[in-house]
Amino acid sequence: MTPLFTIAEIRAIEHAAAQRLPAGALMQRAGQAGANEALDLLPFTISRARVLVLAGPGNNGGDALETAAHLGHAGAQVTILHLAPNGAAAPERVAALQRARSSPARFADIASAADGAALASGTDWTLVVDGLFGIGLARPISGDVATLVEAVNALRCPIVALDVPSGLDADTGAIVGGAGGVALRATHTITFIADKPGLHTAEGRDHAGIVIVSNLDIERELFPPARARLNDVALFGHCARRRRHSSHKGSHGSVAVIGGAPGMAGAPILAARTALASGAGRVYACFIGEAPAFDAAQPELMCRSAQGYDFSSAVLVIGPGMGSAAASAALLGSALGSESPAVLDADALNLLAAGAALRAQLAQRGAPCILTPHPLEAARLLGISAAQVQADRPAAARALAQQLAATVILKGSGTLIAARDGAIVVNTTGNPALATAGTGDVLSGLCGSLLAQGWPEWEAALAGVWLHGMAADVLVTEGAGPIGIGASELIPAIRTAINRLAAHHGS
Ligand SMILES: NC(=O)C1=CN([C@@H]2O[C@H](COP(=O)(O)OP(=O)(O)OC[C@H]3O[C@@H](n4cnc5c(N)ncnc54)[C@H](OP(=O)(O)O)[C@@H]3O)[C@@H](O)[C@H]2O)[C@H](O)CC1
Ligand SMILES: [K+]
Repeated sequence: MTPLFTIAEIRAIEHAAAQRLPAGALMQRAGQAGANEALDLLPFTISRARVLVLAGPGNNGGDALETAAHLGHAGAQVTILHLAPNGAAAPERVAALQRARSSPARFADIASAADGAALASGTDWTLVVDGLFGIGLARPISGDVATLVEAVNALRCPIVALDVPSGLDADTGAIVGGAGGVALRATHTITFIADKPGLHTAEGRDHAGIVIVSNLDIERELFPPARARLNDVALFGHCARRRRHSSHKGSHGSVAVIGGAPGMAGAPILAARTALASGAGRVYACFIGEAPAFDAAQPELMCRSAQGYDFSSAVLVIGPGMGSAAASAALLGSALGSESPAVLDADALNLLAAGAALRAQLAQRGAPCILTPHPLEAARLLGISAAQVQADRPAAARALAQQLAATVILKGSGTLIAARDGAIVVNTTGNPALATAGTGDVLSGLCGSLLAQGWPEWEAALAGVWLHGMAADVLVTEGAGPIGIGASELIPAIRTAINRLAAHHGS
């Protein structure tokens, strides 16, 4: 259950550790860790390896200089692209520069980062080490340095980022400077002291690659309690239940999916089929528009009109294809008036964003409630833009969970699950196959099904997101995607994943 720490928390840990260590010890340990990771990726005949080490003007650059010295002594052909500090450098960086100069590594004779870009493009490198910027990047990478980053991004060799891929915000996973900035795309990131949320959400997964954590042998007591962590079966697996012989359909709860305005009947069907396949005992698909007599592909579903449905009789999944007409808002109000556990998705969230009275009703409920917004739905609920949500996903998810007194699943690359108390979990499963129509309906049906089977709200959200992503990962592993996977294909894969979860981790 990997803890995640913010830049501020990392700085505090670093400061506390440095008080107990000789000057520069942490940077030397970081350099050793960087070199070990690079050596794992180099060919056995290391003398043939051509390694380009990018050393930036700050202490991330100091880590890179230490790394370069180790790789040079190990026999690799190391070329250092050194961007000298603008002013006085930290003493540990000065010492690192000394060690690099007295190692077999050679310094490229460049007048500017633009020359460095040409050097990066002009050689068949075995591996690149990115020590341009780490957690100290304070402004967008621009000019010649941006040209260098783009040249490195065009390379096809492994790229090991030290601490953070240069240009990526370690707290949010956004690119520093947004569209005005650039970030290096690493194949591997060795991050120091502790893992960071920005490596796993927003642009993080596309830029950090495989993340390895090196705690630099800092004592555990110097780490504060983590407010964020990576999702993990250990956080929810204990809630999975193996089926007893002496059970019946009433033993596994009921789910009612409320939605399906005219022309949008597919959404509640997807959610309802998922609820059934993930273990709910009875599933109703309640349509705002005309209800089909039955679902030919899944006749087990019970199709009903949403008007007149008794909302107190099942766990509610409200929103798939609901539309935003007045009748839908009235139905949402009735549903929120019940004390049934509820999952709110899609148009239910848009109606909530537009209706203060509905938000007040939600805040008064005592029953478990999970919201599943994508960034635009989150933006509407927060009254900001989707770009602002994506610029700081952890903050947006926390704000929604606290304002609406619910567990919030903020979907996207590195989906975030936020609790009312501010705790954040970053999901680790899933892939671009999920970026297609209907996958949100599938997720909401899955979360509703777990609530109906007695899962606590928090664990239902964690497991729902994890299983949803795992199903997509399994389909891609089997060669079926990610291009072209349809939401309904996730459903049998979710059923397989939840049975494996119950078999291996359940009770
Ligand atoms: N201190 C330690 O014991 C350890 C540090 N670790 C490593 O240190 C970095 C953080 O180092 P820091 O010096 O705080 O910051 P960075 O190296 O990430 O970069 C900041 C320097 O870069 C300059 N800068 C900032 N933005 C730009 C830009 N857009 N273009 C050019 N230059 C930029 C900045 O100069 P300013 O003018 O902004 O002051 C700094 O010179 C951390 O990530 C670790 O890698 C070890 O991990 C642990 C020990
Ligand atoms: K870096």
